[in-house]
Amino acid sequence: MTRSGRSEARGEPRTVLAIKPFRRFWLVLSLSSLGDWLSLLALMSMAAMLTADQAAWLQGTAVSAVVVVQLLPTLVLGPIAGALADRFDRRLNMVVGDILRALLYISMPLVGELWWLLIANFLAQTVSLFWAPAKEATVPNLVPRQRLEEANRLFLVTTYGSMPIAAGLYTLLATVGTVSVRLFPDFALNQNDIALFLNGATYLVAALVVFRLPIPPMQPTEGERQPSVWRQIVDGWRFAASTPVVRGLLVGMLGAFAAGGLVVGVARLYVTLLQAGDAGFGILVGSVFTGMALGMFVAPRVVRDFSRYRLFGLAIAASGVALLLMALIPNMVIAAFLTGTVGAGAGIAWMIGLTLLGTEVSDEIRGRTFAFLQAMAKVVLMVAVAAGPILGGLIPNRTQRLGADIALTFGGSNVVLLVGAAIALLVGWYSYTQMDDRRGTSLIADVVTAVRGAPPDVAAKRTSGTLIALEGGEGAGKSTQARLLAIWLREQGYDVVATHEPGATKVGMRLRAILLDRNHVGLSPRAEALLYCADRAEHVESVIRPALERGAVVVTDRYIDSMVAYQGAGRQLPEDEIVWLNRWATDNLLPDLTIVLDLPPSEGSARRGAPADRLEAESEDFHERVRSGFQARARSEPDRYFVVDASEPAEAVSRAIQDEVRRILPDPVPDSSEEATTTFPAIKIE
Ligand SMILES: Nc1ncnc2c1ncn2[C@@H]1O[C@H](COP(=O)(O)OP(=O)(O)OP(=O)(O)O)[C@@H](O)[C@H]1O
Ligand SMILES: Cc1cn([C@H]2C[C@H](O)[C@@H](COP(=O)(O)O)O2)c(=O)[nH]c1=O
Repeated sequence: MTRSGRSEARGEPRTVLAIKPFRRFWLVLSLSSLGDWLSLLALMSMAAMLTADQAAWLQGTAVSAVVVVQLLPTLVLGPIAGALADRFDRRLNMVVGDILRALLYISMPLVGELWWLLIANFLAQTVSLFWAPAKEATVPNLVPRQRLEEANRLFLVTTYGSMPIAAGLYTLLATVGTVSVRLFPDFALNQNDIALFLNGATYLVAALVVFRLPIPPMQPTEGERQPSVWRQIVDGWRFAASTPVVRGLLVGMLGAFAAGGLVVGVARLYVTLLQAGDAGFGILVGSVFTGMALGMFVAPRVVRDFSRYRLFGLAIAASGVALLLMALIPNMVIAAFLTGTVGAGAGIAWMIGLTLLGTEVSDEIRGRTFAFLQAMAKVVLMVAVAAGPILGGLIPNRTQRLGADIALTFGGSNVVLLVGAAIALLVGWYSYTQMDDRRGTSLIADVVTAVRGAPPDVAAKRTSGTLIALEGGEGAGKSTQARLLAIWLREQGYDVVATHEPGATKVGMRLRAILLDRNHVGLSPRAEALLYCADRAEHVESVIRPALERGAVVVTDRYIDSMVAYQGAGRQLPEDEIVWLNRWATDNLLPDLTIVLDLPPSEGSARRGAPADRLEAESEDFHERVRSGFQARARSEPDRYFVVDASEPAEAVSRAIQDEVRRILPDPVPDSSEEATTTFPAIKIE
């Protein structure tokens, strides 16, 4: 299906990477990201090595200190860095910043002392802080506005995606280093030195490339003053945590950071306990980030319809279970698998958390909420990463013999992992209970439905047309908006079929009469659900599917979601059973877009002009549950739903709907016809 909204403007590149200056900028910055991760691993390892003959707690403190100085400049200097950076020429700022960082990283192995390692790392991070705003401000100069999101996404992918590559590279360097010690004791390679030299080299390349980029000169500005990190935290919590869902999200995400921070911090001590050395350290860190990437990008496809609200808490709790097992089973192979699980849980939670925060938090406080999350994440991460190794180092190792051949060593790192597990399990449970959008439906039933997916013998049949459903409570304006939408679509040249439920077919009209007749008191909820389903099955078979098959846009006033809201939330029948029943009845036909007209029930009933029918006459509580049911559906799949405030005047509602519908519409003139019409007939001039 050709989506008109996504067609490319003439002369615009197909992807942002086709823009040469941007491609070069992105490439060198991605290389530097790889170098940064590599040197973080090298620095943590060097700190452990340089303190190898000290007490365990001192060794742990040295490793913590590396991570603390990595984060400290952001906390202390963050608010002023952006404002100051804006006063300098961007190109100069970046080139000088890259050269300084190159020199600092190269100097670390040359000096080879812990004190310099920490000072140089702190200075390098401070330089990064002034460099970053210049980089952010440069990207819009290199790509057109409409490609900015794609460009930022690319940077995000390589910033975090380069971590597993760096971990793999570090493992390789460590292996080569170990082999070289055995083969050429006099010329042995040191993986940490190589990693730091490599990072220095990537910065020198970046300086060279940036110097030659077409970056327009800076207009000096006053620079916007940012509030301090602490102000952002206080304001953000006050505004954001007013609803249980947002509270659950924030506590869950920050708890996951705390647990993750403890693990990263203690990883170096843990591998020492397992006698797995630097290569083992690289493998553990690599598998956390590989798991994270899989969790972020693969898991949502696998779990399909499973409630994202439930999945969020469960993913954090799953990480907790993996940490618990890691603490109890000190085995490198199992630990690599378990750290992957920890990463996957964190990745799923992070991805869902960010998406849900985007939809749950209203526009005017979204910025503050994200700022709060970012600021808090840094504080929590710093405290956790620093506390992990110190705590781990303070608790001495104990070896327990389990028979003649087996000895189990349990040390401080195991205790830290247990603490991480407890935090993850607690916040996972808290988030699950705060955010559960499917109370009354058992978790097992939900899992079974997600695994089973569509009814077993029903293959998803998608047709070429477009199906748009209008949903909402009584008097929300569905019929009015369905009519206005159909008129507008016809004006745009679409073949439109406007229809409704229940009662769009001959049989359906009889069913509607039965269903809405107030004399039918005491109709059982299951019978009611089956009657609505029968109406829908007939409607799909004889009206909707034939229209879609000929390529029409079908606008239906009510569809499956009415049943989930009325018979599910309203009558309190299990939602998963209703979804399953509807998939069977409709042969798995889901709308391309569902528009939910949201209105308080009291306002909807005030608009009624005729006596209430059987369902309209239900209690206010019933209609409140119906409204929440629609809202929860929309929240669970923001991509397929559009919620509009139906208390606005009808014209404003209609305009909002048109804007959203435009996004998913097929091209009114199919590609094949376009080709035919652009081939002008040759005109023969006599
Ligand atoms: N945005 C609006 N603001 C005020 N009144 C509206 C608005 N939209 C529709 N109305 C009026 O509210 C009444 C109900 O509208 P409509 O029939 O479109 O709602 P509905 O959701 O289809 O109702 P029902 O659930 O009963 O089918 C009508 O009188 C209509 O003119
Ligand atoms: C499709 C569908 C509808 N209902 C309810 C919702 C309304 O109260 C009536 C239909 O009346 P309208 O004036 O046409 O909106 O039926 C339901 O309970 N379940 C359903 O699946």
